[in-house]
Amino acid sequence: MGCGPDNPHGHHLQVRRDGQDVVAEHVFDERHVGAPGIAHGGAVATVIDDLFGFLLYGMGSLGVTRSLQMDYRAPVLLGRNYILRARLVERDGRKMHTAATVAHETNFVATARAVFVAVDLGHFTEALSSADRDRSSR
Ligand SMILES: CCCCCCCCCCCCCC(=O)SCCNC(=O)CCNC(=O)[C@H](O)C(C)(C)COP(=O)(O)OP(=O)(O)OC[C@H]1O[C@@H](n2cnc3c(N)ncnc32)[C@H](O)[C@@H]1OP(=O)(O)O
Repeated sequence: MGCGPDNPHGHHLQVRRDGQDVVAEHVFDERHVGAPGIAHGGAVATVIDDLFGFLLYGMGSLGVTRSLQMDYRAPVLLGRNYILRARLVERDGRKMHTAATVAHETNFVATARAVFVAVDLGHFTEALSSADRDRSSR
């Protein structure tokens, strides 16, 4: 949904490092519409969540979102280029506190904070096996 190239409904996010931060440019389009002309808040949260995923992956940590808090300060408009930026605020054991901004030029239209919890590879492989079992029992 966030970055994979094969999902036609995905955001195809392309992320780069900038010092300790990760940064992406993103344009929301009609697939992400909420109110006319405005990106759905869930779509904005999706790209921020994914950006955090990149941040942690780049640090060599596998982590999943435990909580995500969005602050929508102004409408995120379709067809407009936004700069998304994320950083690690603090690491406390398995918990990674992260923060992000969504900006157009010098205007911050949304900010976010999240708690990610470090997991091992088993978290993903077990979920895959459970999904496979559910599919084959249908
Ligand atoms: C095949 C491999 C592929 C890999 C691909 C990677 C791609 C990634 C793509 C990314 C895509 C984008 C990203 C996505 O979409 S990630 C997908 C959406 N997220 C999930 O599916 C996560 C679902 N949740 C869980 O699996 C479990 O709850 C986890 C694993 C997160 C924790 O369950 P677990 O039982 O293990 O741990 P715990 O409950 O003891 O908690 C642990 C610690 O956290 C503290 N805590 C809890 N809540 C909060 C809170 N709100 N504020 C502050 N702290 C909080 C808690 O007190 C404790 O602290 P401490 O007592 O230890 O000090």
